[in-house]
Amino acid sequence: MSSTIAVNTSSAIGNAAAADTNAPARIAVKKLNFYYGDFRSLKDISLDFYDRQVTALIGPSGCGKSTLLRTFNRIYSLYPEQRAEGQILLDGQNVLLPSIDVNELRARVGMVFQKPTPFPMSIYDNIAFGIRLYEKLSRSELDGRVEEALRKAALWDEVKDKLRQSGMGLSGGQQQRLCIARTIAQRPEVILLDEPTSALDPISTGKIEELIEQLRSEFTIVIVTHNMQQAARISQFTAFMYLGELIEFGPTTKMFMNPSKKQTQDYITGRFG
Ligand SMILES: Nc1ncnc2c1ncn2[C@@H]1O[C@H](COP(=O)(O)OP(=O)(O)OP(=O)(O)O)[C@@H](O)[C@H]1O
Repeated sequence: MSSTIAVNTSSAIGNAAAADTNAPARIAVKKLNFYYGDFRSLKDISLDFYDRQVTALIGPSGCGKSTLLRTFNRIYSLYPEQRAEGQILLDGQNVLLPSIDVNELRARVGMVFQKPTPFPMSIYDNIAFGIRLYEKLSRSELDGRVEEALRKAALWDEVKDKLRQSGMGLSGGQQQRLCIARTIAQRPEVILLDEPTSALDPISTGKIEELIEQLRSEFTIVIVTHNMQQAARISQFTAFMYLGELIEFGPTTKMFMNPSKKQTQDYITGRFG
């Protein structure tokens, strides 16, 4: 039904690799509810995130996209008034159980934020910092891991001659790739990206999108984005949320070309009131 495609997303649909509908679920969310104090911001969310696929979370401001993302690595638990109920199974293990070691969880489920957040230290140490926390490596092993992470984040060629300079001296787009390298260096299974390009120019955005496509071969990726073109360009699956509920989930091509729900159609065509 091409008439339902928003004019500004139609050229982007089909750019991403097709959804692998046989991929196993890496994260299975079951009846998830989330509360900020008394306010219930996620309502009975159940959905699967598939291995080595990019899933985009879309929906109007305040619908709960970031809240859902922040449950996967329990980053919310830094705030005592915030709580999640239900199940989030990572490879079958419920990460919401009190017995889960959250530091280990956050190494398995890495997160990159909207604004680049390099540590105030050298480019090298930005990457090495997290590795040193968990592993005792020789100098040459550590050098290898730093190089591997920077290469995977498509940043190595730009920084290999200035590894001892501050990460804060890089451009915004380079800083964001540094943050992605820092996450990769921990060898996570899942990478969460919360509007990772919203502070970047179009060229840096393009580089991050290419990078996401490359990383997909190794990691399960969940991205929150307000940019419908971006969701269409880079994701295999899309989840549309509204007022804390999951309205519709499916392969991105179907969600954009032939959504089942009128609310989804209205949102992606920019007619949402
Ligand atoms: N720290 C907080 N305390 C209380 N309520 C919050 C808090 N953070 C978010 N909320 C509320 O929870 C709901 C979901 O917010 P969330 O930030 O997850 O939405 P979002 O879809 O990511 O929005 P945006 O696209 O604007 O980032 C909103 O109603 C919001 O006001």
